[in-house]
Amino acid sequence: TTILFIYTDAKGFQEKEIREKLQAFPGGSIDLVKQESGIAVLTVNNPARMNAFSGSMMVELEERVSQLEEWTEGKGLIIQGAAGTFCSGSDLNAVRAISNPQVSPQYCQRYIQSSGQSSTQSEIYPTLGSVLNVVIDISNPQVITLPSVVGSSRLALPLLSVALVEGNALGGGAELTTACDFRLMAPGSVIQFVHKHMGLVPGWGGAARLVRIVGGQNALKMLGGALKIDPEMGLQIGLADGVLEGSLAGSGANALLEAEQWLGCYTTGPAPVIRAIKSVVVSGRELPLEVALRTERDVFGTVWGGPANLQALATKAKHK
Ligand SMILES: C[C@@H](C(=O)O)C(=O)SCCNC(=O)CCNC(=O)[C@H](O)C(C)(C)COP(=O)(O)OP(=O)(O)OC[C@H]1O[C@@H](n2cnc3c(N)ncnc32)[C@H](O)[C@@H]1OP(=O)(O)O
Repeated sequence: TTILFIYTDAKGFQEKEIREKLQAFPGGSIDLVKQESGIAVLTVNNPARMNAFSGSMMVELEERVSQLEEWTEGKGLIIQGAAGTFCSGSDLNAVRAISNPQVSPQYCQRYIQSSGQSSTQSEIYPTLGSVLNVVIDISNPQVITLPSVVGSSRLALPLLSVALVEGNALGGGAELTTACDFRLMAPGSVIQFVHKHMGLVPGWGGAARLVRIVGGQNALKMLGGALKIDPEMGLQIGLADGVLEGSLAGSGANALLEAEQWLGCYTTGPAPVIRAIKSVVVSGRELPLEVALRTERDVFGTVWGGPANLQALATKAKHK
């Protein structure tokens, strides 16, 4: 939460104030189950609205991510949507209420009151936009605390994360998939940045992350054409890291089981080692080389001579 304060101060918000504003748009939940296997499952749960993000869900997302940060035995994270579909982005009811006070004076009234000032309509939308931005950014499921060299800046969770995409991932939902390390797509699923059709561009970091995943050319096509990316196209451009078997997909439990098996290939092993792997790769990707090299040396120091290392040396492991 220290970081939250630094970040929000820069934006002129206080944590409490943000929470209150977001709580004025209730509905749905973000559910977290931490499993013995070291893989946690985070469910975006608002099926009546195709798992759209209400304000209170944003607050919950931040809370769940904080819980994951404290989970030292954790190795992996699966983000899924409830009831066989991923997430349809912002809750359009809330967005409409803010954009047009006539639709729901109640929403806006509460919003204006909680912001402690009377705002004109044109001031309200960008303000809420920044609120959503702040919450999503600090709730980025790749938030990690890197070693001392880079202070306590949060870059990513030390977990290997996968977005399990069934049904639709639209708008902000498509952005959420890019905040994971990997994307698995079920047969018939679609990832679509519909922002252009909404008169928008991504604002939750989805464009910057998309460019890193599929490259600038593909990102331009996806955003410019608001393209519907199916599993085949997803694999082709590197957006999807795998496609679920048809036979198993369709039933939520089986899709989740398949995703757990897929992720298990990468999370098998001791937690400190898996977490260190995530750290060195994220710092290598996101930090200037000099800082990344220092970070790598520090992370190396956390596993060198550690239990897993000593055990491997003692058993004279052969990698045949
Ligand atoms: C740009 C970004 C941002 O703000 O930064 C955003 O995320 S903007 C949001 C981008 N997302 C969207 O534009 C999604 C628009 N929705 C759709 O295209 C469609 O609903 C699909 C998601 C493809 C599902 O179609 P399908 O025919 O299967 O079901 P449906 O349309 O009857 O949807 C079931 C119920 O979920 C609601 N619903 C769906 N998406 C919603 C959303 N984002 N916010 C609020 N409610 C939503 C529908 O209004 C409907 O409610 P009722 O049963 O009460 O009628």
